[in-house]
Amino acid sequence: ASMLLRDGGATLLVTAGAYSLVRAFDALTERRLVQQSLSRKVVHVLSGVFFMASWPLFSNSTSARFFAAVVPFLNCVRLLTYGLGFYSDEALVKSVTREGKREELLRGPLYYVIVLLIIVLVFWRDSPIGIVSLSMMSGGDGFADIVGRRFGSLKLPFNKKKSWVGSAAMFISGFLLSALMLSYFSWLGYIHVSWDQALGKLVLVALAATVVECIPVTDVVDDNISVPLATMLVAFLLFGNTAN
Ligand SMILES: C/C(=C\COP(=O)(O)O)CCC[C@H](C)CCC[C@H](C)CCCC(C)C
Ligand SMILES: Nc1ccn([C@@H]2O[C@H](COP(=O)(O)OP(=O)(O)O)[C@@H](O)[C@H]2O)c(=O)n1
Repeated sequence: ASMLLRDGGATLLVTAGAYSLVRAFDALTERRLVQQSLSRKVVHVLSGVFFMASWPLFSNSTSARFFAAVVPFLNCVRLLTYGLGFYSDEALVKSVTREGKREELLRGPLYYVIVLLIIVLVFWRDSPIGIVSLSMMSGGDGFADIVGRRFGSLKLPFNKKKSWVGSAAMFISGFLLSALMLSYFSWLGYIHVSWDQALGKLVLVALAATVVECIPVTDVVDDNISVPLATMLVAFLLFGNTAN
């Protein structure tokens, strides 16, 4: 019963956290303190990182991951109902879309939240694969856009929409955030990491994620699907389901 209470409480807290994060950036965008495009990217980075960081709040029971999954699930429903126009939520649209059109909620943000849902259910905090995939999608891809949009004048020869510095930012931030989150979960005792091998493997995983993010396939498949999928595949091949 205490575990149910703890998991229920954690679910409410993290749901409130997600709502507050979006509201906060709506207020900042509203007051022109943050540009709309930057707001989306910062929410893109923070929601993934804070969500992962909140996982230890949940108990060690086997049903804990299902409680944690409620948060992305609710946001999935929220994005669908507002994206399809059943209701309107200016705050949500302003803080997570490029041009402020509600239909945009059904692309990047929706894919992102579905990936969070899958990662929580399939990998949770017991495997490095989910941790690394989420780090690459939220940290790596998020910083690629923040840095690339601002400093990315030298475009990639094979993809004029992306730049060298954006891809470098993706590699570096994806690698660092993955290492940080693996340390976090190993320090809390959820996974064991053999760092002598793990760092080398992380370099390869970050490289794969960066390559996938910068090739033009992103016109067909959204980054929020291609980057985590590629990361899961390479991380699975290199790490298996343990962190050694
Ligand atoms: C802005 C987002 C994606 C944009 O993707 P892209 O088009 O730039 O590639 C992310 C959408 C965020 C969503 C509305 C809220 C997700 C909250 C998350 C499930 C839980 C966060 C909890 C934490 C405590 C803040
Ligand atoms: N590797 C990369 C990735 C993004 N970027 C920059 O970030 C922009 C992509 O931002 P976006 O918000 O349209 O991307 P998504 O929302 O599709 O993730 C590109 O237009 C580039 O200016 C870059 O320069 N290099």
